Formats: sequence, structure tokens, C-alpha cells
Amino acid sequence: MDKYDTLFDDTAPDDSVFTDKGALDPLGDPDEVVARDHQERELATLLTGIEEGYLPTTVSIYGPPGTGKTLTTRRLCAEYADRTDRLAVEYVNLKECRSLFSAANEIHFELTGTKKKAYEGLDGVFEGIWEALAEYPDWTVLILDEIDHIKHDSNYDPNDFFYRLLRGEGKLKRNIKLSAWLLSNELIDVDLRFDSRVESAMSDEEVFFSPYNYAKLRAIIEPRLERAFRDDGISDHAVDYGIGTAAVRWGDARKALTLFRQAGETANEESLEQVTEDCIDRNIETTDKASTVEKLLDLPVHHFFVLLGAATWTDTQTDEIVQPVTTEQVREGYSEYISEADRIGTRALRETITDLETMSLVETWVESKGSNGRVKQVETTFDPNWIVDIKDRYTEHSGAIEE
Ligand SMILES: Nc1ncnc2c1ncn2[C@@H]1O[C@H](COP(=O)(O)OP(=O)(O)OP(=O)(O)O)[C@@H](O)[C@H]1O
Repeated sequence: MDKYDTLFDDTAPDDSVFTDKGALDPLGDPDEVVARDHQERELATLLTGIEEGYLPTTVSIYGPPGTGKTLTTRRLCAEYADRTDRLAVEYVNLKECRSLFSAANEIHFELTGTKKKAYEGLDGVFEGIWEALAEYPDWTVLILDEIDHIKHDSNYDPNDFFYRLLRGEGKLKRNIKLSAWLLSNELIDVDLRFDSRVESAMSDEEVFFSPYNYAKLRAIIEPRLERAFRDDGISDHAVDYGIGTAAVRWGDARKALTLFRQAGETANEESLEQVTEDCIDRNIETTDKASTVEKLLDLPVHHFFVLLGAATWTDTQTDEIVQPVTTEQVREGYSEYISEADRIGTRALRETITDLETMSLVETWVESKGSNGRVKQVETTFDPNWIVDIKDRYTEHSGAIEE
């Protein structure tokens, strides 16, 4: 027996509580969309509009993470496209796009399999998009996932992107019937503050995905638990408790699946016969932390360092992080990380704090300080050590500038 035999022997699951752990993979494609009847009906009504010759220019599909927006929208569109020759559906995820040019190019790539060169600019990319769509069926739904990752960049602002997408000359000239379905956590026009020409080109259609309550989460999770765990691999109490906790804390199916997978791993590590409530309890914070860290790593550079600025004030005696802090302290903390030439001004910093509050990463409130007037207090909604711990990872991941 060589060292690898021993290694594989040691790590092979032994009396595992799982029979098919993959059933808890949130990226896996479930057989059925459940508990979204209302949204499925709304989306189907929009799609069947082509039978009367109408699809809205835009549909805003929004709601918190893990509420089934991507799954439901893609599934509905694919099912309908299978039933008619008149509709094509394309899906593009914009999460990794660092500029508006690259976002448009990603759409171009999805339609043609090729990318445009930078010198062709946004106009060149959109011309390529319209040329490609001219060969498509009568109607096209373009699903743009994580559209909230689109931000102002040094060459274009989101209005330039949307105006071309909705009212591009090449589109009007070729009479292309394109409906852009915009998936995001916040309502996109509120988030990006569109100008009036973009506002007027957008339709009012909105479909909201609310956080899952206990009953809905149970309908989604229970069939997956049955596949994932062996008979008696998880106690009924743990199932109730895990789903209840996930519904109250997050309403997010992705986090609920992750919580049960990690709880199962804890049971295995401790050679337990069953996943218990205690296994669930011990993984709640891990699940919270994993999803917060993912969110933090995706923040734009100044948002990240402003937030870090709010998380790095320490007590000189105990070395523990102190919160809440004032806006002025946030600014000082932020200045530690970003060189003077690259820093944003006070007004932009205040707006960044407001953005962070909208993303539920900080809470703020105003306190009266007697003769010193009223002072805004800022506190992270998560353990501040989490952002301190990932500073280097963030810098590597984003190529951010540091002093
Ligand atoms: N209604 C549902 N029926 C079955 N599975 C679901 C449902 N909702 C969510 N899930 C599971 O949760 C996973 C995450 O859902 P989905 O990606 O659609 O969420 P989302 O709202 O688009 O999230 P985000 O805003 O983070 O992109 C799905 O891949 C699926 O495994």
C-alpha cells in the first residue's frame, strides 16, 4: 500500500450520510421549477404576447439572490421557444464584464461566436449585434443576467449602452424585434439612474421574485434532500429547523442548499449517523460568511475600500475592531488604502456609503452629539473581520490599486 492508497482510504466517505451530494449543488439544473406559479404565469403571459404581435422592449425581473429568477426565466423561455419557430432566446451573464464595451461584446459573442476589437467601439459591437439578429426568427428575447454589474466606466456610461440596445439605429433600420429581459437584485432603473431618453425607451413590465417563505422553500428543498441523503441520514427536526432558519434569515434557495450540504459534511466529519439540528446551527455562520465574502469580492474598487475603511478601526488596548464609526473615520480608514491621486471625494464617498447600505452591507443612523451636532454612524452588517481577512484576495482578484 503506497501513500496514495492510504490517502484515498483515509478520505473515502465511510458511512456517509449522503447518497447523492450533487443533489444539493445550487448550480445543478433541477427537474422542475416549483413554488413560482405566479411568476411563471406572468412570464408566460408576456411570451405568448408574440401571438398578438407584441413583446415589451424591456422586462425587469428583480428580487434578492437565490429566489429563482435565473432558473424560472430561462426555463420558461426555453419551454416556449421549443413550442414555436417565431421566437429565439439568448442568455448572457454580465457578471464578469468589467466595462460596457465588454458587456456588449459578450452579447455579440453569444450571437456570433466572435468578439469585436476595441477600436470598433460600442457602435461597432452593436452594429455586429444587429447584423446577427437580422438573421434570427421574428422575435428574440435576450436575457441579460446580473445586469446590475453594469457600471459607469472611463469610456461610456450605462445610458450609452442602453440607448443603443433599445433604440440603436441599426436595430430600427432592420426592424429587429428584440425584448431585453433584465435580471437583477434591485430594480435596474432605480439602481443605474437612467436619463429620460433611456427611461422612455424602456417598458414598464416588471416581475418581482420575493424571498421564499417556509412553505415555498420546503417545496424546493425537500425533494433535493430526499435525493441527497440516505434514509435516516437527516433527522426530521433538522430538516424543519434548517428550512425554517433559511426562510427567516435569507429566503434564498441557494443558501438553503449550501447549508444542508455543509451540515451533512459536519455530520460525516464527526462520524454521526444523522445530520442534527446542531450540525445545522454550526454551519449557519459559515453559509452567511461564504455568501457575504462572494459579494465583497465582487464590489467595485472604491466600494470595497470604503467598506474596509469602516471595518478597520481598532481599540488600542484590545486590538479588537470597533464599530460603529463616523463618516469621517470611514474616510480616514479608506485613505489608508488608496493613494491621494486615486481617492474619491467626500460627496462620492457619502454616495458610496449609501450604495453599501442599499446592498445591505452597512447600516447607518444619525446620532446627536450635543454641541458637536449630528453625526452619521456606520456599522457593517457582518463581522468586520471577514472583509479584513479577504483584503489581499480582493486586491489580487480585482487588480485594485493600493498605496
Ligand atoms: N423555484 C425553484 N424551484 C427549484 N429550484 C429552485 C427554485 N428557486 C431556486 N432554486 C434553486 O436555487 C438555485 C439558485 O436559483 P437562481 O440562480 O435562479 O436564483 P437567482 O434569483 O437568479 O439568484 P441571483 O440573484 O443570485 O442570480 C437554482 O439553480 C436552483 O437550484
